[in-house]
Amino acid sequence: MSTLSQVYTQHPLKVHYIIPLDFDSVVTVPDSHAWPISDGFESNDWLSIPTIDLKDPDAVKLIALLSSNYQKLKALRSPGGATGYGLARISSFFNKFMWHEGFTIMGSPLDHAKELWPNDYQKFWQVHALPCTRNDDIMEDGQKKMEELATTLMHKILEYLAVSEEEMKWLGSPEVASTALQLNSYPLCPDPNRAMGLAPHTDTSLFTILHQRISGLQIFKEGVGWGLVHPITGALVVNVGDLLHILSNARFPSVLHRVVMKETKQRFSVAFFYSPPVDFNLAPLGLSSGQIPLYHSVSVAEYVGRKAKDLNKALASIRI
Ligand SMILES: O=C(O)CCC(=O)C(=O)O
Ligand SMILES: [Fe+2]
Repeated sequence: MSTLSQVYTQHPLKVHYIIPLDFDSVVTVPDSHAWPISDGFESNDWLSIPTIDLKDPDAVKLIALLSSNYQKLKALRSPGGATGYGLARISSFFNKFMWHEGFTIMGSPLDHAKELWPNDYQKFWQVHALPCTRNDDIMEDGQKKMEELATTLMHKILEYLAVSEEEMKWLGSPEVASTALQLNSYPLCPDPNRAMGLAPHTDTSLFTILHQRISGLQIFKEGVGWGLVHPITGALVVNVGDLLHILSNARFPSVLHRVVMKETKQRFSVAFFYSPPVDFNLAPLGLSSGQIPLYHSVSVAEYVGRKAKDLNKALASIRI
């Protein structure tokens, strides 16, 4: 079976080079990175986002907060191959560059980190402040914790959707899920209102678990427009992605999000993308009688291909 990394390699980034601007060396925003002033760039409005405590016995009910009325996030990116440092994967769909550099990891973060920082690799999780214990296996432990959290969340979502776990056999072996970790950096910007941290997109994943400490993340709400998602100490943001949108027959809509340059500090975020194995076929499930499926069945690999071809039309392309 192929891996997520192999599937992405089949759909490389279509830009001439993948190296971001040397942000430290610029004092003005170059034309290549100057975006037209957009609605909401200057807005300091916060959107109210529901918070769920997964230990709460009522967590399954609270999962309803993730569905239609409230929206969360999604995304995807990487350089020419599937992994490593470079421009956001979505860069090829926009004619301006973003005020962003990123590092994508698929597979073992420990192997990536050892390659990059042979002497310092254990600091990686500490720097990025993800849940972990302090032992020699800190990297694998961090990855495992994220996988456990994602699996718990997935079980609760399936329960809420009344989807039998029989339909998701892969969930029984968490290590077969396709996961990717994206480290994002948004350097200080001399003219924040002309720059775009990360352009509007929805994530391809089932959902993305996002860690942010500094504001800048905005989501788009129909009838409201763009609003900031307040960082909450000790909480992670869950962005619903396109694959869950399909699986839930749009009961959990994937949400358009972007990053704007808000604070006079460099911003970092860590996104953990969680998807089924690449050969898994997704179709709307848990429909009650009379409910009509809105989407054709599609494999994860095929959907990644559709998204690589046309970022914003992938969902519409499988609409029944
Ligand atoms: O930096 C953020 O808050 C959002 C990152 C994101 O949307 C992504 O990595 O897909
Ligand atoms: Fe995203």
